[in-house]
Amino acid sequence: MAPTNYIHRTIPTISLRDFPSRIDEITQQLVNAAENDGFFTVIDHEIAPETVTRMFEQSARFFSQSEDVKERVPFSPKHNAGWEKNKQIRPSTGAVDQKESYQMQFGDGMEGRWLPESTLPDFKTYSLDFMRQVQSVSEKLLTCLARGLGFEDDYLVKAHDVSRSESQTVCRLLHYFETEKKDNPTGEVFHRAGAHADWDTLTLLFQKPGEYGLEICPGREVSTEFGYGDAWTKVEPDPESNAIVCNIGDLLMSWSDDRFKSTFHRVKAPCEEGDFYGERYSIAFFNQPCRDALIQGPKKKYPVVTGEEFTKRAMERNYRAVQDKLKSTAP
Ligand SMILES: O=C(O)CCC(=O)C(=O)O
Ligand SMILES: [Fe+2]
Repeated sequence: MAPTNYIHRTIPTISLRDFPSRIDEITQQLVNAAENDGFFTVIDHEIAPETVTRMFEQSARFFSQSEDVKERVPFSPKHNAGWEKNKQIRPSTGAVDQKESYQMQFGDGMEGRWLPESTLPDFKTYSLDFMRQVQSVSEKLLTCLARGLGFEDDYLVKAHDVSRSESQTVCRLLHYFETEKKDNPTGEVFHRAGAHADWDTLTLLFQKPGEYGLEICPGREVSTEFGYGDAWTKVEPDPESNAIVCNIGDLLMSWSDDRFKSTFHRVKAPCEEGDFYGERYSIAFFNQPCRDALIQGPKKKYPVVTGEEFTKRAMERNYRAVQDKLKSTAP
């Protein structure tokens, strides 16, 4: 297989400093990034670097538990919460992602899916505190995006109210395994997380210094259905500026009548010169509308759907695409 085609793209950096007085300027920058890039980083967001480090420590603590323990909080597709390992198949690859993940929520979906305090003391408290802080940054971004679309300022914030039991927002801890560095005579490219677009509203991603691997292929430039084989750009962690990497998901794309671009991305498994072979941790915070939120863009390009229907359809579409891919690659 041909080596990955890498190209340079600039990823806009947006500062949230002095948010209340700079909201118009930030809105303009965000709308520009959402329309043209789909990916951007956010700095000066008020989440302390120590808070992020502490959450990564909690994540490592969780994943270091034995499989027997983690299996007590298994992933539930119905609730979109819990732990799973080497299970997620992407339509782009038809193969399982080489990783484990643990999805947490604020609402009902977590019932029975936290490990007991005696097993992992303080984990739940730390995690919920971190999630609330990321929610607060998300709300600033959602305010600007609503304003940019011509909605009331609080329209998207209300639709993503995590204090309601209907909340679907997910914080996903991710752990990719160390990969053996060996000859790759066939040049086969496999994946830690196969190419995909997120189906949420907006994703905020935390990476650890040095643990790179995230690559993007912005939506408008994608020439194959799932971005496989197109031109990629590496998004390296930036510990100096404590940057959060953000991307628009499918939901906001349709909620904006396709004005804002959902963007393909992946975590490539190392196989080429310059790739990262070590164990990798990341944290993705998926802003999802409440189950009963009504989704329709200002120009009404698509019929109204509820947050629950949108998520269900996205999961079904993904499932069908995986089945088709498996059929097409079956021997
Ligand atoms: O681990 C990462 O850097 C990205 C993960 C991701 O894209 C996802 O879980 O949707
Ligand atoms: Fe993603």
